[in-house]
Amino acid sequence: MRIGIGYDVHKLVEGRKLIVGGVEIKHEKGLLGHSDADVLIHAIMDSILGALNLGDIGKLFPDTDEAYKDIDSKILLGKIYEIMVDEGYEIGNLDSVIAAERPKFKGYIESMKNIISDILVTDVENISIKATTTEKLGFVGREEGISAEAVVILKKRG
Ligand SMILES: Nc1ccn([C@@H]2O[C@H](COP(=O)(O)O)[C@@H](O)[C@H]2O)c(=O)n1
Ligand SMILES: C[C@@]1(CO)OP(=O)(O)OP(=O)(O)OC[C@H]1O
Repeated sequence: MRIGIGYDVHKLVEGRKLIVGGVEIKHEKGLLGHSDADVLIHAIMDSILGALNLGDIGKLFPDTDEAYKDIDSKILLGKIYEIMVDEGYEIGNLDSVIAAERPKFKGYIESMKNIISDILVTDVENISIKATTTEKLGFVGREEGISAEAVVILKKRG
């Protein structure tokens, strides 16, 4: 078994869609990035790469490469899944947390879990996604950005 962690932050700006966990969320602002800026999927990808000791998403998918401009992060997660399988691993379980003052994510969590478990070809019970505010403290509390953290355990494929 191998364990990995991932962390990501993206800035909230006007004129962008808010996409988190592969789901488009109704909000007056969205996250800024070279890709679709899906902060949760980025943290999850980095946790898997960390468990495999293969670096991070910036190394695999440079933000200077036009191929990744506005790319749907679900596509990138699919590439990470293929790398994990090539390395001989599968998801044991994954836990994650999104930190955002607004909007409320509660109503979107089940859809996110279904999308992510489908891409990672694992039972939805193996994927945990939670949300928290930071009680109005810091950059998250000021609604300047959203952060996400993920921890994963990978198992050798049987
Ligand atoms: N963006 C968010 C933040 C929180 N939630 C849900 O609300 C609960 C209470 O949050 P606190 O930060 O006040 O502890 C939290 O446990 C989440 O269920 C949310 O959906 N979206
Ligand atoms: C996902 C990538 C793809 O170019 O771009 P960004 O959306 O800027 O996201 P970041 O979390 O900064 O990771 C870097 C890149 O891998």
